[in-house]
Amino acid sequence: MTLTHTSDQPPAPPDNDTVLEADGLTKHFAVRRVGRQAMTRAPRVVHAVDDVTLTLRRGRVTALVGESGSGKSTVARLLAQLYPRTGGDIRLHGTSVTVRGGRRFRAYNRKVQMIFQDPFASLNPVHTIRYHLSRALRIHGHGGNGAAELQQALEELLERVQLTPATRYLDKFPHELSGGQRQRVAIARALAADPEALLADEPVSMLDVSIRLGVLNLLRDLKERLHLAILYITHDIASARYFADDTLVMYAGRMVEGGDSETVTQNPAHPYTQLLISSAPDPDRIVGEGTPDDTVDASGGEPPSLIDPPAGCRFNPRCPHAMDICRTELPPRLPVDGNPDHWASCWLFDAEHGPAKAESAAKAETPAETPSEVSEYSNFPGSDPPDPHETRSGSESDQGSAEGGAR
Ligand SMILES: Nc1ncnc2c1ncn2[C@@H]1O[C@H](COP(=O)(O)OP(=O)(O)OP(=O)(O)O)[C@@H](O)[C@H]1O
Repeated sequence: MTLTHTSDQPPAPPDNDTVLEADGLTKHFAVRRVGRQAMTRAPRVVHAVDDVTLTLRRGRVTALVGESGSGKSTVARLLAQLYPRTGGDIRLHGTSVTVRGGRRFRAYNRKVQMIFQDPFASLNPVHTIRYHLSRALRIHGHGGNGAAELQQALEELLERVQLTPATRYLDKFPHELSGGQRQRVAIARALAADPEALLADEPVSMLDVSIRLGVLNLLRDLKERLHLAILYITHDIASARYFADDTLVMYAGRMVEGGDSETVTQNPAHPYTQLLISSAPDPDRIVGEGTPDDTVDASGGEPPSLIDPPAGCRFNPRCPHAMDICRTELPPRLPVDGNPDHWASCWLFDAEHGPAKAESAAKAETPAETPSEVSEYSNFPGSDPPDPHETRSGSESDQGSAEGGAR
């Protein structure tokens, strides 16, 4: 296999180099007008994503967290160049890139791969795992010369996602695998391109709770061994703390807070992030359901219409601290507690307008419930520094070595 990173090579130290950047990324979807509306109403748009700026770095996981409809998937699809953007810029290694299909898209796609939420839908049920992976290897020029090299590349790919022995899986159909095994195959297919960035859109939310951690550990292992830059999209801020180096929080199409994951989850600054954390689902609810409920309702209120979003801060109608300025002026990114790496788009942190000190004091008196107290991840040994072999042992049930093969 001609992938650049092999497990035999001594790993290069993660260098935090910028791989992929979004700058002022904006996506508005036109609202279809039907019947008489088409004649009488002005065209309207859904403000799905407005002015999103983020950086994905080599060897780091960046979580993008927010409730349903906040624009997370749209950001991922924009970064994957699956949607044309309304505004803003996407840069790969500092070079602005806009591609729509064709050879240039394929070249971009080789560097930036996406993993989708639903491993059931992302693999064609009539084709074997061998077919899916061979096709991906060939498309990206990593199929080798001849059958022997292709077989070697296929086995290496499956071993990389810890489906071993590989030969047990290659001729299976997707329905013969568990959900976790299918998601591992989808990850292997993305790795066939030998990418530098992975855009993982809720990669574990459709999996059984018992196997989510194994797939997250696999992604973390790949990040460390292959130095991938990973965007991890989730509605579950607890898993962001466990898994991501950096966390960005989105609300109603806009970024509201960002910083290293420990700081954002342990010392959330934006009232929306605080709400998200205090509403993190309790373990019983997660364990009881296949698809977690990501509706934040602790304070009452609903996210706003994105066709006609509120002026100023979009969270102001739900915010218990809203001031006049919040209803009229969009808050810029402001440093929190003097930490330049932790920011919030919130007037509370503005020296002129915000009672930041009083706010911090109030927070200290009534600390938000931390994800560690409610997380399905907190009881796992994986909360400690990662062990590259972690997913090979323990109670994992989705990988080959633990389950004894495909279903
Ligand atoms: N193709 C589309 N046409 C029109 N509106 C869209 C389209 N795709 C997304 N939207 C709207 O854009 C907003 C953001 O959607 P998006 O799927 O990006 O949110 P999300 O945070 O990923 O939510 P979820 O977690 O439910 O997938 C939503 O209001 C959604 O209805």
